[in-house]
Amino acid sequence: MSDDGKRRWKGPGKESKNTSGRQMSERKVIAHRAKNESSKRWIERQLQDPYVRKAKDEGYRARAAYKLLEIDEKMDLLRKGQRVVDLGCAPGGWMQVAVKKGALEVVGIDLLPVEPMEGAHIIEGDVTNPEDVEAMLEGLSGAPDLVLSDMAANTTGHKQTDHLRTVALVEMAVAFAVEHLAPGGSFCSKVFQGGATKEVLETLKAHFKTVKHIKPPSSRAGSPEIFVVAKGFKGR
Ligand SMILES: C[S@@+](CC[C@H](N)C(=O)[O-])C[C@H]1O[C@@H](n2cnc3c(N)ncnc32)[C@H](O)[C@@H]1O
Repeated sequence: MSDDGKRRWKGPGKESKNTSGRQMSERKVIAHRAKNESSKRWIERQLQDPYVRKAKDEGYRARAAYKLLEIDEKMDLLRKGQRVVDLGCAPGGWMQVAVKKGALEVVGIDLLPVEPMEGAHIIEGDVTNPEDVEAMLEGLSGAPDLVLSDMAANTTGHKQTDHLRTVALVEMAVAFAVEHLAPGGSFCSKVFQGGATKEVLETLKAHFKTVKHIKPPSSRAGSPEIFVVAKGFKGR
């Protein structure tokens, strides 16, 4: 702007080029700061989290192990001699719990690679891919007695998209359980935002004797996750 308050032409495209260049770099700086701040907060939270320390001391691969232990304490899910399926098993905390509780066979699948574990048959693959699911089931000598799912989709930041992706994973886990569980078997899955959707609940109630929700103490209070536990599979 000139002294007399009027805009002067500064040459072809000069003003807009400079302005957008400055905006871009400011945006980059803000994004960079936000990323650093959130990873700093994440690291601080990890260091202060008693379950992270406990998991390290007790040899569990993930603090998530305590969620299953606490769910089991209340709901009596894990028994000796069971065949157990763990959907979304990385890094393996839930499988460690199942192995420790004396499961006969434990199989797991995850998009991410998982360190091998004695007593567990692990597939790097996608629950939505029937070939990967088949490969996982090859580790079982019979129908599973317990299907676990702690699956969580990577968040996009778009609330509705994230919600739909999570619901799709829960529906996938329920469909898997209904197709494969042995009679009398149990199902436990992470669900979000106050509980399973109406459709999921209806399916579970139609196929299981009891259906309950639980928020284990080790699940962070600020997290929208809760778990649905269905017991006494009645068949397809
Ligand atoms: C919270 S972690 C599971 C932690 C696990 N229960 C434990 O104790 O170590 C959720 C996992 O779900 C997996 N996951 C998400 N979508 C999946 C899919 N379509 N197929 C297989 N795994 C999936 C993610 O890769 C992630 O590792």
